[in-house]
Formats: sequence, structure tokens, C-alpha cells
Amino acid sequence: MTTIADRQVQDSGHSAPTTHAKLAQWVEEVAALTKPDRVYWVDGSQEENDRLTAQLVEAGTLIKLNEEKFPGSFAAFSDPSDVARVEEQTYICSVNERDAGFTNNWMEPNEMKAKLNGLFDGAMRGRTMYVIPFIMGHLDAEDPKFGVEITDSEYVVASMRIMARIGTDVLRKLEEKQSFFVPALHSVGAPLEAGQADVPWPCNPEKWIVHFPEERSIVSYGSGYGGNALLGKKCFALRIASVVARDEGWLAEHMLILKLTSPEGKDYHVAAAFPSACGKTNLALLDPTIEGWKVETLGDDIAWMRVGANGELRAVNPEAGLFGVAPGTGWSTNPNAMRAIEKGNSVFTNVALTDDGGVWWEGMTDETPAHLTDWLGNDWTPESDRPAAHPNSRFCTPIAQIDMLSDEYNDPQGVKIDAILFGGRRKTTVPLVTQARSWTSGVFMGSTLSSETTAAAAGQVGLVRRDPMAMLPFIGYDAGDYLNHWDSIRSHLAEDQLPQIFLVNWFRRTSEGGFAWPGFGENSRVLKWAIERLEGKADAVDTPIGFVPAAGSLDIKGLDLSEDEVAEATHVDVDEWCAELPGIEEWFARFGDSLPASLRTELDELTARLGR
Ligand SMILES: Nc1nc2c(ncn2[C@@H]2O[C@H](COP(=O)(O)OP(=O)(O)OP(=O)(O)O)[C@@H](O)[C@H]2O)c(=O)[nH]1
Ligand SMILES: O=C([O-])CC(=O)C(=O)O
Ligand SMILES: [Mn+2]
Repeated sequence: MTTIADRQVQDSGHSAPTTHAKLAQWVEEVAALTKPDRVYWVDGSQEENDRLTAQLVEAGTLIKLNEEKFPGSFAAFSDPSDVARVEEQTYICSVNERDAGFTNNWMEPNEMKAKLNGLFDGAMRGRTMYVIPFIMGHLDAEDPKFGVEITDSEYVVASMRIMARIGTDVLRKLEEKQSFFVPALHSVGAPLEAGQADVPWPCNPEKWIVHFPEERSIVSYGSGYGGNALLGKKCFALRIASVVARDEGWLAEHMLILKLTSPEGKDYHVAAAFPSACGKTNLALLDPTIEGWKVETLGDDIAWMRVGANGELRAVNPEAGLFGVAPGTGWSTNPNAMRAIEKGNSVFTNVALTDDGGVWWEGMTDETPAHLTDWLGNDWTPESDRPAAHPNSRFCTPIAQIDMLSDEYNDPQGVKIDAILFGGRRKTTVPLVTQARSWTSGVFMGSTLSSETTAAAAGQVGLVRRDPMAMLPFIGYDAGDYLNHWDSIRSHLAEDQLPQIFLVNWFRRTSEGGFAWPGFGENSRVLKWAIERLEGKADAVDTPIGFVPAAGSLDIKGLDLSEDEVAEATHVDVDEWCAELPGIEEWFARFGDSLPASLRTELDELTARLGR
């Protein structure tokens, strides 16, 4: 049988079908180290994807879904130990330890490289080594940001094809100017000895997700899971890009981007940073419940923002797909995501299977199917005492399948950001929405953002931790330098172009324990209030933490909430905020000298306003 790799090598006549000298050399070096059976250059075509996914079905990694219900779609089930990002094993190996900062793990680069060289020696034995040229952002961007991922996982190839622009077009563009590319090396760390049978989800108990910020390179070992293995996403577009952005004067952020049109036909753009599994995809695909307002999607996870010619903040989404949390995504909460998913061409990971070859997860439909195969492959019924889908199960779907995708998604110039939201998952203290008094006060809100941990990362869930700008696991350099960088962006923005900053919390609980705010589509009411603040229309109450909606200023028409219940969601409890202060002091103390003075002043002023 001719393997895919053989065919490609025969077609092109040589093992490195590129005129990019550095790339050819790197591929050769990696092949010599990892010793794969074959090297294959990914072209990104549909035909190639069909072959690869067929191969994955044969290997048992993918299950082909019911073609009528989910055309061209597949389900994958990971090893139960490989279901989320591994922050403990994620490293920023800057030359100086100081530059990794206290929020990152650090190891001396040469020591790390020696360790990785040991692990990668022969790591791809028995497997195919895939070379995936990719770009984050637009091919015709002014300064295109290229990457090349080398991986021994077909699942990664199929997923990267959805999440980024990949393949021959990218390679040709890369060759044109012999451009720089971020080398991103990935192996599942499971070489096959002669005659050894493969498993459906090869991975290694030992995992390393490593970034070399000065070199702008990435090495990932042992995991096949999304954020650990699809290296264009968190590793490149956030950790490495944040370093590039610091050096080049822009921002790489964990933010959704949406376009909002008011009943008067005025367009606004909002970027919002919430930690993993805290509502970005849901807000980005929001179906407004209020009359006359329209939402369109630009991005659901990552925003690259730079200062435009008129001193405005402009954002692009560098990704091409959604890698969304499945549980909680349903016809009642997020119909736009459901419609995009139904169009097919998707890869689902760790969801449950229905008996008719479809997928299901908690919250997808109001009615729970009577029988499922759960993500671990066991029979499942509504009586089972465990979730059918893993809490961090995901759908991976082309962004172009979103009906409400804005045309502006395709504009390499991006969109002008009018408002920035920072949000977290807090049961108490943080009101539904608060407008910052100023840019600096908004940066303070971002820098002290707190949220309960979720299933998106390995480890205990539900612990409150500080998560600056929702970037805690993704800042590729010293966190104090990062806050200083945010602070400094201010001086490049024109006074009349400054985005307004808001702090939001969809997850506050009532005294009875339920959500104080219905969330999802109803969050359009909060967006409306924010925009009306920009327009100078909505009333607000000046509180110690910022401006919150005055009674009656939040549109609750048609909502099954009383004014008292709205007050419970929006009120500022001074005692709760006073109790919050020691934690913020402790958090700031960790920055030492690198904390921007402006944020220290903000905290002092907040403390004074709270009467402490
Ligand atoms: N109560 C409530 N839950 C929400 C709301 N928005 C999202 N969620 C839930 O939060 C979880 C994560 O939502 P997502 O929108 O996928 O989060 P994300 O920030 O895109 O997550 P990542 O992809 O990990 O970065 C899902 O289970 C949602 O159902 C909301 O407004 N209210
Ligand atoms: O990176 C991932 O695996 C998924 C994701 O979007 C996040 O965790 O923020
Ligand atoms: Mn994310």
C-alpha cells in the first residue's frame, strides 16, 4: 500500500518541497532527531483531509458521525489523562529567569533544550512526521505572522486545518520573501517499535509545553489535547505573540471580538477578555434578546490589537476556527453555535455519542437522550451519576460556518474597538457590570481580574485566582512588564478614540444559590447599557469601584426579573469589596518593582473610596 507520505514524496520528487532554506533545514534537523518513518508536507486540501480522517477512522482515533446530521464530522476520544491544558508543565524559557516573571514556570533554555532533545530523540519512530505551514491572521496582512508546526499527530493536522489558515498557499507566501516563521514542534511522545500496535489516542504521561520567547519558538511534548498541541492557538497567538506584541507595540489578548449595531444603525465593536470556559464563545455568538440590536461575530478567543493611523485601537482575530467548550452550548443558550456545528466539517473531542451516530453533551438539548455512549466509551443513561461528556469536551468548527460572522472578519485591517470588557466567574462581590472611571482604572480592573478555575486546565476547579486580563496562563513574559505594556499603550491612543473599559460578571449567585443574572442572550442588555454609556445616554451610579447601572437604566423589558432581582445582580457591596482588598494587596505584592505605579495609585484610591 502506498502511504500518504510516500505519495507526496513521489509527487514532489524530493523530501523537502520548499525553496525556504531555513524551513528545509529545520525540517531535516527535526526528522534526523525524531526519526519518523515518513515526512509529509501538508497542503491543506479537502482531498488530503479526507485521506487523513479516513486513516484516523481506521486507527480508531476518530469515529465518523452520521453524515446526514453532522456532514464531514468526526468524534475523537482522548486518553482520560489528556483532556485539558497542563499549566504546571507549561514553561517560558527566556534567557533570563526574570523575564519569565512570577506567573510562569521557567527553566534555563539550554537545560530545557537538552531535556527536550532527549525526549524527542526517536520520538516519531514508526509514525509520519507532518509539516504544517500556517499563518495566524491574514495572508495579506501588512506584516504576516507565519508558523510551521511539525507534528506526528493526524488529529492535530485535521484540527489545525480548522483552526488556522494552513497549507500550500501559506508555504508559497512564506517562500516569497523567505519570511520568518515560528518553528512549532509537537510530538505525542509515543514512538512505535516495529510490530507494535498503535492506540487510538497516543500520548505520554510526561508532558512539556515549552516556549523560547527570544527565539520565538515552541516545543510541545506528550499531549494531543487542543491548547497543548494545536500550537497556533495558545502557544503562538498568545504566548509567543504577546512577546512579539510587547516588542512591536501591540497587544495579543485572550479576547473575543464582536460587532454590535444599535437600532439607529450605529456600529460598535467590543472586545472581551474572560478566562477559559468563562463565556467568550457564548458572548461572541450572542443572539440579542432586545429589540433592534444586532450582533455579529469576529472572533471568540483571541484578538490581536494594534494602534491604528488615527490613534484608535484596531483588532483582528488571527484564528480560522472555533475550539469551543461543548457542555452548556445548546439550542436555548447558543443557537448560533449550534447552527454552525450542524453544518458539519467539525471535530468533536470527548463528547458523548448518541445511538444514531450523532453527538451530545450536557446542555445541548432540553431533553436528555435515554441512552448514550459517554466520552469514556461506557453506556450512559440519565440515571448515570456522571456527566456523559467531559466538562472540557470541545467542538472544533470552521468560523466561516457562523451565519452571523461579520464581513469585517476578512479585513486584515481589523475593526476599531469601542469598548473592552473584562470578566470572570465570581459567585460574589463582582457586580453584573461596572464601567471604569478611566483607561487606567480599566487596566486596574483587568490587572486584578479574578475568576474561579474551570475544567479548561488540569487541576482543581472552583478556586478563585487572579487572572490578569484573563491572560494568566498565556502571558509569555514578565507579568509586571505586561501590565506596564498595557499602561503604555494608552499614550499611543488618541484621547477621543479611547475604548471604554467595563468589568462584567455573568456568574454572580443569589442568596438562594442560583445565578443572579440569566446570562447568554440576555447579556445583550448589558452590552446595550455599555454602548449607551459611550453615547452618554444611560444613567449610572458612581460607586467606589466605578459606575454601575442606575435603577431603571438597564433594559429589562420582557425579562422575568424584578427590579429587586436586578439590584441583587448589579449592587456593589462595600463590605465584600473591603474583604477583597487584602487579596488584591497580596496579588500586587507579587509583582514587586515591576508593578506599574499607576496601578498602585489606583489601588490606593480604591481603598480610600471604600473608606479603608
Ligand atoms: N450562567 C452562565 N453561563 C455561561 C454564560 N456564558 C457562558 N456560560 C457557560 O460557560 C461555559 C464556557 O463558555 P464559553 O463561552 O465556551 O467559554 P470560553 O471563554 O469561550 O472558553 P475557552 O474556549 O476555554 O476560552 C459554558 O458551559 C457556558 O454554558 C452566561 O452568560 N451565564
Ligand atoms: O486552549 C485551549 O485548549 C482551549 C481554550 O480556548 C482555552 O483553554 O482557553
Ligand atoms: Mn480560550
